[in-house]
Amino acid sequence: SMEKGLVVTQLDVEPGECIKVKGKIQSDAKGFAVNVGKDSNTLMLHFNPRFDCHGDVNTIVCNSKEDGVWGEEDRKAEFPFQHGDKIEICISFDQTEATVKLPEAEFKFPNRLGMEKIEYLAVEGDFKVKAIKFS
Ligand SMILES: C=CCO[C@@H]1O[C@H](CO)[C@@H](O[C@@H]2O[C@H](CO)[C@H](O)[C@H](OCc3cn(-c4n[nH]c(N)n4)nn3)[C@H]2O)[C@H](O)[C@H]1NC(C)=O
Repeated sequence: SMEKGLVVTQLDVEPGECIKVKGKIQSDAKGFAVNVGKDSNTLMLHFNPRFDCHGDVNTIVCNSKEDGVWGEEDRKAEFPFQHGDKIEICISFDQTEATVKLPEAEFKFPNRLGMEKIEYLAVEGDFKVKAIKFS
């Protein structure tokens, strides 16, 4: 499984605000994930680009997690990532959906849990974090 990376708790990110995660995808990355929600067991969004893992190749898998149980996966059509890329991922949300903004792509995922604030951010896998910004 993916080793634990950055974990930030005690956040109070509200609808319309942005979480920006800047970093580098490792040159031999199998996959990485950015998780946001209440805590590790209650995720609004698990944003999981997979280069080659869990049987997926060049596929973004999104999901939610409620009380430790994964929801229904949502596989995206585009895969705007390459090994070694330096990227900035901007995550925001409102009561209906989370939005993941990248330089050349934007993804939506339903706010299934109706979360009203993000208190938890975690980055896992083959991604080295350079900076995080909250705006
Ligand atoms: C085809 C067989 C049954 O379906 C498969 O079931 C797998 C297990 O649930 C699915 O993989 C999980 O998919 C989840 C999202 O739905 C997560 O991506 C999960 O990985 C999360 C994860 C976190 N970590 C981790 N965090 N910190 C550490 N140390 N490790 N390790 N794995 C993956 O293990 C996988 O996406 C799913 N594949 C399909 C095609 O449905």
